[in-house]
Amino acid sequence: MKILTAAQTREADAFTIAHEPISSLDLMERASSALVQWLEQKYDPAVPFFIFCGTGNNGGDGLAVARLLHNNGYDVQVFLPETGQNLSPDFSQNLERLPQAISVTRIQDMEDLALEIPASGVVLDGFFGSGLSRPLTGLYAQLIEFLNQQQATRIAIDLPSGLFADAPTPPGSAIFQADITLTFERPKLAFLLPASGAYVGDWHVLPIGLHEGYLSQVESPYQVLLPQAIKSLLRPRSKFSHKGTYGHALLAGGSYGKMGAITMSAQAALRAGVGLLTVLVPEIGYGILQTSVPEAMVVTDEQEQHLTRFPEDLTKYQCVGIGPGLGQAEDSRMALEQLFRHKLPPLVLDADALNLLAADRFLRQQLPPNSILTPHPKEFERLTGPAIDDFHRLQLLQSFCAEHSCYVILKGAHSCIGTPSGEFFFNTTGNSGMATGGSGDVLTGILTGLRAQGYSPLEACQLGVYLHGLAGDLAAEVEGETSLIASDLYKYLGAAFQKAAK
Ligand SMILES: NC(=O)C1=CN([C@@H]2O[C@H](COP(=O)(O)OP(=O)(O)OC[C@H]3O[C@@H](n4cnc5c(N)ncnc54)[C@H](O)[C@@H]3O)[C@@H](O)[C@H]2O)[C@H](O)CC1
Ligand SMILES: [K+]
Repeated sequence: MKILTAAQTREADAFTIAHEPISSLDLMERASSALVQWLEQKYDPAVPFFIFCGTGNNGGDGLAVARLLHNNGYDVQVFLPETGQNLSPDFSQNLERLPQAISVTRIQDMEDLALEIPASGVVLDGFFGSGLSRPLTGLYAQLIEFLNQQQATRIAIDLPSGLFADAPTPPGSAIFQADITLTFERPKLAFLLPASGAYVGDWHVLPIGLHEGYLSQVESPYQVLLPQAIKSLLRPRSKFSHKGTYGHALLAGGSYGKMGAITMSAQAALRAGVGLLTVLVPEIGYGILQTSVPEAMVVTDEQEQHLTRFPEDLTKYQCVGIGPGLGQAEDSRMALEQLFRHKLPPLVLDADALNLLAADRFLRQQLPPNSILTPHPKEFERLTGPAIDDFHRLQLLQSFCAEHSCYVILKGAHSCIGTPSGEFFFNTTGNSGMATGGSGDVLTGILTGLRAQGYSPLEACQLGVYLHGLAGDLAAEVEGETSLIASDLYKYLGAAFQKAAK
């Protein structure tokens, strides 16, 4: 699903008004009805609503919600800061339509707000949405500071006021700290990035019927991965297939004290459906791998504690995953350098393989095209140099993928896949229980297993991050987020495949 910028959202709005056709006021009514429907499913009429409105269309939504909730028997109070701003026509219309019985408090300064908001109440933020053009100051900033201190549930309409939808918000700006954000039609880019996403809380997308004629044509490099698209990527296994049908993968890594990493990658590659798996480990790993992953074949390096060379000919493998537990010994780096000189099957590079790449510019230049790299932000910035903010990091991601013709999975709460052609795909599965050692090793195994089965690099990245996160979500339902450990991820991978295929 494409993500739109604030400017594109305005275009979608205008296109819908012109081509459906529908009046702008009726479109606002449709958006507000979608909000009310969501709110009424979650809260009963005993819950008091405190609705704060700016003077634009975000405020207009707030007023329409106030009327609709009131008409359905809810206890609603409206608060309007008076800063002399222009009123949008739809705001004015909705102010006229507001039933007399609803209490409206006009606020010129904070002293006008003698207000106790009970913890059981809901605060609705309708100050600003996609029309925000500069950071909030003055009365709006003061009101947001006040609301952010309240115990009541804070819900943002469309996006938290003070947050830019698709650009960095200057540090220190006043931003509504939402527990929940109910956004129209499409998630906003800011929701998916760590610094801005922290203000958004749980977000839900409410369809408001923006025109398909616009949505299907509009170009956006940003997409979110949703279940339908993932389902269409999954290839069913055929009845007359054999293990050769599903590829032979090689996973290379492990070192003294880090054999768990490569062991978990191996488990994950097998659970991802690879036909055959060979694991290359230092001598010390032989017994560990043969015992803990009996399904895998094991070859060892003559060095006891870390890898120092790769087999000359890797062309019998359909994918090679390198990195989990590898360590950063100088002779391991030399082995990688040696490896990159040969004709290679598709590569997946993680962890210490990325650190070795970061430390060696020459090695980076040799990176085989179509490789998949899976850094977390720190590993990524070792490869590219520091990012000023999350948006700059996306620019770095775009130029790195283009320069090296590779796919990078920038790991995070919404892991982001960067592609050589400049697209970004954000994942929507996963939870904070997955912030635990070994999670990334499992992802490497899944990607290696998928790639060996013949999925393209983009398909493998999309399926890999989505299924990895889904396995985490299914595991968390049973184990809880706190107790989730990386080995749960491959244990629940089968259930994730099944759910994704439904
Ligand atoms: N297509 C849709 O998704 C629909 C969205 N709706 C809602 O409309 C808002 C966007 O409304 P808009 O009037 O364009 O902007 P805002 O209400 O966000 O802002 C109003 C106005 O305020 C001025 N302004 C900007 N920044 C500041 C600032 N820092 N301080 C003071 N004033 C500021 C500027 O002139 C803005 O234009 C969207 O979020 C939805 O909630 C529709 O209801 C339905 C269709
Ligand atoms: K808002």
